[in-house]
Amino acid sequence: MEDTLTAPEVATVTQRLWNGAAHVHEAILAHPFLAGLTDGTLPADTFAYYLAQDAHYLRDYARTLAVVAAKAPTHADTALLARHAAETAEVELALHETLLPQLGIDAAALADVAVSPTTTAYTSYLLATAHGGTFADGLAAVLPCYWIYQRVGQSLVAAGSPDARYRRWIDTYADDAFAETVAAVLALADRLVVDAAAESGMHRHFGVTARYEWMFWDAAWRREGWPL
Ligand SMILES: Cc1ncc(C[n+]2csc(CCO)c2C)c(N)n1
Repeated sequence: MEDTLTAPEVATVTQRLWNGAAHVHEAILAHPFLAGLTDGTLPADTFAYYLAQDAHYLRDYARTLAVVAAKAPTHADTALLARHAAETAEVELALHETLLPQLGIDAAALADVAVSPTTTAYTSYLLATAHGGTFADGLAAVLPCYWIYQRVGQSLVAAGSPDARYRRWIDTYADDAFAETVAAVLALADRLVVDAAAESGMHRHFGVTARYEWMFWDAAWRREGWPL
């Protein structure tokens, strides 16, 4: 009996999800956009493009979280995710409101920036998965957004940036309060009881949105637009 008590812990669902997409995280850390943030060479226009796309992204991400919240199995889980949906609108948009004037961008002009192909694809996938899938599907799709940004913030904070605007961005995600937010949502995911079929769906969604996270930075780096 003692053996079962002292047996090494089996990886949790979120650990398995992370392991399946660890290579994407590595590729993100190696992306020139992030190197440009820490050495300060990222062109301000490229960062402005990223923020404009992110404003579009955040609107739909908040909607996605609200839909996932509505499908949560417990009242506590609904409350947590609904709170995060509200905080996305507040915290993230506050970051934008500070940075946009510092970049010389009029917040009102932001709405005129066309939603890029990658932003359209990523947000469409989030909304479709939240609306059409189970709670576990929707949750798996929203996790990389939280988790990858926290890891990126942690990785970049030591290097910092000579540019105060980029430091402000890095500090937001390296913050302890943000780490608690991410820990809460991962703990929620690890309380779910999922069978093998449900977990395989979660891996698929997590893998897709993790790759969209890389693509989001890459699209900003290329200042992606529609070919037609
Ligand atoms: C493309 C993209 N991916 C992730 C984030 C980070 N983020 C957006 S909403 C949210 C959850 C709670 O606020 C987090 C961590 C971002 N800004 N843009």
